[in-house]
Amino acid sequence: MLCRRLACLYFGSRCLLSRPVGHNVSWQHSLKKTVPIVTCRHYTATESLTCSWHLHEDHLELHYSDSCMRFDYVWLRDHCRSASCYNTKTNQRSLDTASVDLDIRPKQVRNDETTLYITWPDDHISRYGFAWLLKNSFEGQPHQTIQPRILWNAEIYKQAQMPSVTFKNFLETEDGVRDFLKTFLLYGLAFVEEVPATKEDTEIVAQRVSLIRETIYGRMWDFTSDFSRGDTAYTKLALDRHTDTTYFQEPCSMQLFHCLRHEGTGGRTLLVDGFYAAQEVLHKYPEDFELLCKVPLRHEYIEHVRECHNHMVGIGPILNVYPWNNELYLIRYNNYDRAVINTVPYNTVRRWYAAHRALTTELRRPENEFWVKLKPGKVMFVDNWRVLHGREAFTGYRQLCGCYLNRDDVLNAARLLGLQA
Ligand SMILES: C[N+](C)(C)CCCC[C@H](N)C(=O)O
Ligand SMILES: O=C(O)CCC(=O)C(=O)O
Ligand SMILES: [Fe+2]
Repeated sequence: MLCRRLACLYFGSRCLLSRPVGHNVSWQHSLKKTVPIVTCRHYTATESLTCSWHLHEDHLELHYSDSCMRFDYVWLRDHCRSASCYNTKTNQRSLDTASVDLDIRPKQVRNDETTLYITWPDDHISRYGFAWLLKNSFEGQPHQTIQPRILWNAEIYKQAQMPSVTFKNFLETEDGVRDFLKTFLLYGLAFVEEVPATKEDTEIVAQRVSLIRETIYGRMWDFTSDFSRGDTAYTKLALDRHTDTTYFQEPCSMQLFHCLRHEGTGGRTLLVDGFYAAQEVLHKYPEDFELLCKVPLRHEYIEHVRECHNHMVGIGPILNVYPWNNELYLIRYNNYDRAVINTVPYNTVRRWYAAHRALTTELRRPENEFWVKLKPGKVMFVDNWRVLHGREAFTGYRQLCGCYLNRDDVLNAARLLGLQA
């Protein structure tokens, strides 16, 4: 998985936040005093669930279910689930965290088979189930990855033979939409087939998994090569691989395309897994990868065509990783829309161009390209935070419709169907 590699290869020992595998001591505490002040061992009914805890200067150490967990006292007070601190109807905190003494220490601690009880200096009592603590501790997190993915080149993608779902199954069955979302989350690409070739039916497909994200292009858009908007997408020209809306502060993350008509030649769609390419850069040139993560760039959309007047600006690095586990979550790559570089001093500019070249080389390898001809009936969902798209030049009349989707709402739908997202 990419993130694991990121953690080890990219930052290596330089990254304070990379977690050692199978560790007992987390980085926060390795620097602090860890002299036990109170220790207790408790045998629960089942031998295997022996629990023991030690009170240290500033944290509680808990051994439970083969795990060693460390909880900061402020964290424990802040996560009290008593009725006055937490509203279980709304799943919201009521406690004012700013009112917690940052040097707080328990007055008394005890436990029974299932629960740890802490009495605080003001006699407030907090109860924490051991299972809850295990599930919510830093050490007990089962997945280092937020989003499990299968990175692909053309061969991997074709070998996987991911099935498309039909319009009927997608709309009428929960399995249909779940299987679809599973594929989409793993590959950043998924198809629905047998969709009636209308904008209205395409909208129904979109709304099955998300709320539509309205942008300067409208809600549901539909376009041909009439240059009705000031962008090359509205011509017959070829478009090299890119992600869309790089000039938004938060680029659109999911994109849906449906080719409603094409009478002519060419116009095939090109797809490339940007995370696969980024991973190749990470392995071959880790410093280039790091630079692509660090250097912020401006992207811009300036339009004055007929009544459409827009000037959008987005600033951010090409590669974006979560700071706590170095997992890649967003690639912003569009050489057409990249604006003047004025966010980088001269002595970094050349290194950045070299890093950009390394990534471009990977993105352009023919073996990484997956080509598909979009036809009426076939709706394509692309994760625009990960998979780049492009198109071949074409002749004749070609009409596409589609929309952008809110990422949060797609992921929400996936979680409600039991998927990890
Ligand atoms: C998809 N739709 C035709 C509505 C918009 C196309 C946007 C094109 C722009 N250069 C970009 O890459 O963001
Ligand atoms: O015409 C196409 O197939 C895609 C054009 C494009 O890149 C876009 O609309 O975002
Ligand atoms: Fe595009």
